[in-house]
Amino acid sequence: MKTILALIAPRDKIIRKKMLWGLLFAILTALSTIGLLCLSGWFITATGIAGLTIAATRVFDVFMPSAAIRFFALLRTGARYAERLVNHDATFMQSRGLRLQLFKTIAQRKSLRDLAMRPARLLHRLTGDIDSYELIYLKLIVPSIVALVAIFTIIAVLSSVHLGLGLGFGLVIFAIVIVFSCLSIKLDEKRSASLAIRRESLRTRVIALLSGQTDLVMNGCQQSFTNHVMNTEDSLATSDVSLKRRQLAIEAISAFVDKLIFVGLIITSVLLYRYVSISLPLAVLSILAALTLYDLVKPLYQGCSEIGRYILALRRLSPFVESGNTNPAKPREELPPCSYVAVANIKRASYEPQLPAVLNDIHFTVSAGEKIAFVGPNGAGKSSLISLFMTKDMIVEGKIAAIKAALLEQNTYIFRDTLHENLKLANVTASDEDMVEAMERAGLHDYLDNLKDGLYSSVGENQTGLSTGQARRFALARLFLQKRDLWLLDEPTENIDGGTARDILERMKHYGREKSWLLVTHLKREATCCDRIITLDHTRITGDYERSNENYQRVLESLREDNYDKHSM
Ligand SMILES: Nc1ncnc2c1ncn2[C@@H]1O[C@H](COP(=O)(O)OP(=O)(O)OP(=O)(O)O)[C@@H](O)[C@H]1O
Repeated sequence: MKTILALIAPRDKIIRKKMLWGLLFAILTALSTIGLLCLSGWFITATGIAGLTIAATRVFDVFMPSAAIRFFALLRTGARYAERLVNHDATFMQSRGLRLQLFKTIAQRKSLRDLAMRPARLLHRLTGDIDSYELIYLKLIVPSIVALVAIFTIIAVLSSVHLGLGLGFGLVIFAIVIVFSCLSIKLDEKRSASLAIRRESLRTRVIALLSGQTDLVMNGCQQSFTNHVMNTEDSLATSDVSLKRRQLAIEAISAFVDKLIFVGLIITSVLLYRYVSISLPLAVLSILAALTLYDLVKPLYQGCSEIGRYILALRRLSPFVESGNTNPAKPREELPPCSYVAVANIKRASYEPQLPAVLNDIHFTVSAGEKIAFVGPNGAGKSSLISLFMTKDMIVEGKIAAIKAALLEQNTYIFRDTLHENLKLANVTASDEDMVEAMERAGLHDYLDNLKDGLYSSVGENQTGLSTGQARRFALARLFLQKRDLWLLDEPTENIDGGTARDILERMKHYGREKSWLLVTHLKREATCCDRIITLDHTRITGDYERSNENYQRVLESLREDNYDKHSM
């Protein structure tokens, strides 16, 4: 509850100020609407009565009231414009703050892992939930306050004409507004929340349908999955229509009740005019004051009917805000000047305090220019070990330090942007010449030459437009651009055909001959590039062999051959 309140109430002083101004402008719009109608009603009636006698026509001042009517009209237009401007600006500022907070939380290790499993969920938090969040202030908070102020103002106007009329009207209106607001909440709370959930599930399924096309076609279930998506879409549309119908029904009933009250007010005013002798212009003024009320209260009913969606959005966003104070992964601290480029003295390392250790008793040093291959069965801890030289992303007992390193992972993400922007990620200060050189060194000169816009050509999301081999070479170009003396290489040529793999390895050997390598591998062709092999099993080092050691050859022989070569030979 505390977090939900913190989400609604802006912490930023400027936003708070803007919201307050926005609210004042919204109230001013409502008050000027009431003023405009009251005065118009009074003026039309008073002019009509004055027109009955010549003497009255002479003394009746038409200028002041008409000027006041014009004033209210201008005030209403100006206040409405200012209200939209200020309120929307304030809500955008607030939701921008929330988006930043979300990104900060998402950038943390734990959230990243959760979200990597459910990217559609992240998409929905950043779009659907934030959209609903933006509307809470605009569609619920502002209309509620404006409706309250309008009701009290109209009660005050009617009471000034006749106290009993004002109080009676107030009682009836309060009862009606409470009944219709509660009715809107009660009837639609669950439905509007379930609509939001269905929208998310539709998005998730559409994303799954698009990204899993190949597997669906191969397994012959593309049609059934498509039908599944269509059914979700149909049920979403049905719920949407039924929600809109309900909202319309409530609107129609409340409009009908409003008209009944209006008729009641006309009859009461006529009776008061007749028997209590209030003036006719004042009687018309009170009727027209009440006429404004429905339009000022209607937005409140609409906001109430969407309350389920708002509460759901607040509930789903609040965990991101709660956990927003921890820090994202930090880079590993640099090794102080010494004869090594990396040192590991790890007693124990794990991803979370409560999770089992993924590394135990790991001790080794890396000299400048040394190339070490880490081999071992799946899950032994090889990738976790080399990633430790890059970030402080794990809980480590012991010491681990290294000079600044560059990482080449098995899967490289290529963003939907130009090649230039994608390469800039590796080195922001790199010039176009540096980038072209890195591409050439990685063996992409032909590819680059064939592109009309060269470095400024666009690539699709996650390497669309590049073959697997080209994407690997692109990752290599990024590695070259980083100009780091320590390379962390995680299965650099896995899933690549033998010819391309050998070419990539040759290029790495040539341009990385003076670099130190920490290379994770299952392949003989990769391990053979290294002078030293460290074997790992079940989180521990089980062997450490130089090339001259006979066990080096034994371990090498146990690694996977280049199957592609065998088949193609
Ligand atoms: N981000 C993570 N969060 C929690 N546990 C993880 C994470 N990454 C890996 N692990 C766990 O750490 C252990 C070691 O994984 P790691 O990827 O380092 O093994 P590996 O030796 O590189 O395996 P492979 O050869 O299959 O790549 C595994 O049990 C794995 O489940």
